[in-house]
Amino acid sequence: MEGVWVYLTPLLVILLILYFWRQQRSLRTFPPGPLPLPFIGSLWRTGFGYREDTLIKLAKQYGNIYTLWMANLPVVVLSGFHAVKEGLVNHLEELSDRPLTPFFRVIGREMGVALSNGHTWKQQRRFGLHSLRKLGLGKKNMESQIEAEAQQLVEIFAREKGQPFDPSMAITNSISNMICAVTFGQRFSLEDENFKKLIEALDLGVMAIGSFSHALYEVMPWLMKKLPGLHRKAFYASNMIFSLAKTKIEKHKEDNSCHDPQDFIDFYLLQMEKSKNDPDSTYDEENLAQYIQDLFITGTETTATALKWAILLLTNYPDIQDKVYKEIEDVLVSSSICYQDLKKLPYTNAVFHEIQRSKYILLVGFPRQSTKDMNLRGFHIPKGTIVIPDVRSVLFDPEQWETPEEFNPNHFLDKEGNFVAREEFLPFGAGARVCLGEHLARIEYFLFLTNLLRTFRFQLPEGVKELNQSPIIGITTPPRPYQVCAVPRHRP
Ligand code: HEM
Repeated sequence: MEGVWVYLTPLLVILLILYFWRQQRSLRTFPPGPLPLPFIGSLWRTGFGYREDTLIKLAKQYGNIYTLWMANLPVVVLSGFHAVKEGLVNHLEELSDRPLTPFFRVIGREMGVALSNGHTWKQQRRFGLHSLRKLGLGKKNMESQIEAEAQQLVEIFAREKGQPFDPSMAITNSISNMICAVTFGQRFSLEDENFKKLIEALDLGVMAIGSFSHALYEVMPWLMKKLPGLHRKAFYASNMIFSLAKTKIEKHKEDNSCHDPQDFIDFYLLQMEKSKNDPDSTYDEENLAQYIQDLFITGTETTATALKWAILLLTNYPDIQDKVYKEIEDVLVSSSICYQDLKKLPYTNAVFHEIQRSKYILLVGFPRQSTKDMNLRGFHIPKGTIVIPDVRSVLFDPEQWETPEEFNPNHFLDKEGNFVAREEFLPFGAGARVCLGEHLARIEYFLFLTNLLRTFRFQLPEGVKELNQSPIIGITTPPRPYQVCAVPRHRP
């Protein structure tokens, strides 16, 4: 046995030296960053005790464009408003791909819109923008669906009769119902078993992204395929949502409803029919099922988390909540609200923006990949490099915001109290792959919150001094479970 080690030890040393030598050579071609170690890369600098500001702190040390190594994979991070804007807007084409790593290939099947690239993505994205607009986003009919859903949420909250309760599940249910309405024209009740399964699947998917077993899958997919772990649960969840989407597509085909399109599936089936003789068409049922999965994953957790933070912060800042309520009551005379009303409510608008800025719901942003060799602020970034636009760092950029760490609605108000739209407010990303559902999310956010605030005053349960404002750290950053009292307002 000892004899084996005599040969193995020098071999291992040579391999380690070769590894270091190769890595040192690659290091020179990428922007600076923490020294990568064999196998774990820069994980020693980020992996243990990850916090909301981990990447922001790294930028202070290494500059606004730096490299982190995930094992032997370089990931370039863009930090702060100027670097992110330059990458996503000035290099629109070069950073228009998503990295299709082994894990994301399984989840996204290289189809649909969020995890596809090239011709498929371009065609699907164009279609998505067009049909969401046609479905009436921003127009009265879609708004009335959102308003109806917001009223349902008001009724659910009212059942609690001002007693402490956790609003989380009801909010998720309402938001996911909006995606259901958009995609297949149906809603679930809070008690529906299918809804519960769907939410479980979404939670599993979100939990798995960025987990240790996800990281291992990226490095050793051949091995991890056979081992249990969160990655396998995420694949199961993805298959579940995909199958649900297929069932809904079948039902729409049976009903032959696409000639009077009412929802996304109808529009898509019509498009498939129109382009059946086009050899370049990527419109098919597989892409459609994936598209529905994409809309669920990107559209539910995000908006629901934003609303959960809003209720939490407004409870912790009762003076701000009361000021918002007063403005809404003074300005809006009609009992029904529409998105355009936001323009008449500068203070409310500023508060709603500030909540989304100060409690950003994604840990960073969605990754991109360079489609060709590029030069970014003097750094060479080779084709195929994964690039993370750190959106959080933009929303906390000390050069752009007066008090980035504080909840301060004045960030969006001028001296006269007018609302000021800020270029640095980029929670939905920017450039070619900017959030497809931004408009829907903005309408939902406004109508849900305004309807809730008109009906209830959100208060701390007796004996509670403040709700915990530190988030759970994952790929999204939701608040910790909390209880709140929705005390009915007695409006004149
Ligand atoms: C508060 C709510 C939301 C936030 C903060 C948010 C944020 C984002 C961000 C940061 C991206 C990546 C953009 C980039 O790469 O530059 C994104 C992409 C995306 N979002 Fe949203 N989002 C929200 C709601 C929604 C909703 C409601 C939907 C669906 C109806 C949606 C659908 C999508 C899709 C499909 C993509 C991928 C687009 C592509 O790759 O072309 N999002 N979102």
